Amino acid sequence: MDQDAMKRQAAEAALAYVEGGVIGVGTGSTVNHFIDALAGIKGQIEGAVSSSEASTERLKAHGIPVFDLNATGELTLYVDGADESNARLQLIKGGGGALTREKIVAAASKRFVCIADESKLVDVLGAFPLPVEVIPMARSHVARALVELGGTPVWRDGFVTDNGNLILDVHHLEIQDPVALEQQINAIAGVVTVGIFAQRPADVLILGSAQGARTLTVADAD
Ligand SMILES: O=C(CO)[C@H](O)[C@H](O)COP(=O)(O)O
Repeated sequence: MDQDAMKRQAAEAALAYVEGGVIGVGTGSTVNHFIDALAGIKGQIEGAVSSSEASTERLKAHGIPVFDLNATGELTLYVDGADESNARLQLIKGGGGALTREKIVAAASKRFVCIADESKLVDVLGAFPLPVEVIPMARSHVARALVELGGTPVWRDGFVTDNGNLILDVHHLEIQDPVALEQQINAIAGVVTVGIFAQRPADVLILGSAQGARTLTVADAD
């Protein structure tokens, strides 16, 4: 089974968590499979809150209404992918550059179901370059601060986020304490969002694999 088929398997398994109402929807190739699957049961939901222009477009193409988060109140469910997850369901996200809106929708949701292929589960976060969304005028300042923290930031040249900002991808970080590093990087002036989701980890991780979809929760790590 190839990686894309594993992503689709995880995405389809996430439908079991949909209980109606308005669903928070993330961004990326795994989420694209989820949106396509959600279209099959769209009569059972009111619509979605989207974390990116790309997902909004796909949802609308399927005829799924997209709402402003300011109009919905707290969401019951958020479904999104990840670039890496550890066993505590702390994540690196932002490979697609949508990390800020993803973090907002995750924070505004009671339950966060993360969907991925099994290669995304790691012992220690950081092999995937950590995305950091930065206000354009602060790019060099933030890059110097990230070097001080032991990383090697690389500007994702030519990429502009949906919020009009830039992304620095930080290489060579071994993230032993995700909560502490999330707080430290968020505190650098000019940082909008760091792609560590540790203060608000996922609640459920569904991993597609050749053996079938596997579901993990934080309790499994204890
Ligand atoms: O954080 C993200 C986008 O900002 C994605 O969820 C992450 O990059 C995983 O993407 P994919 O499902 O394509 O592997």
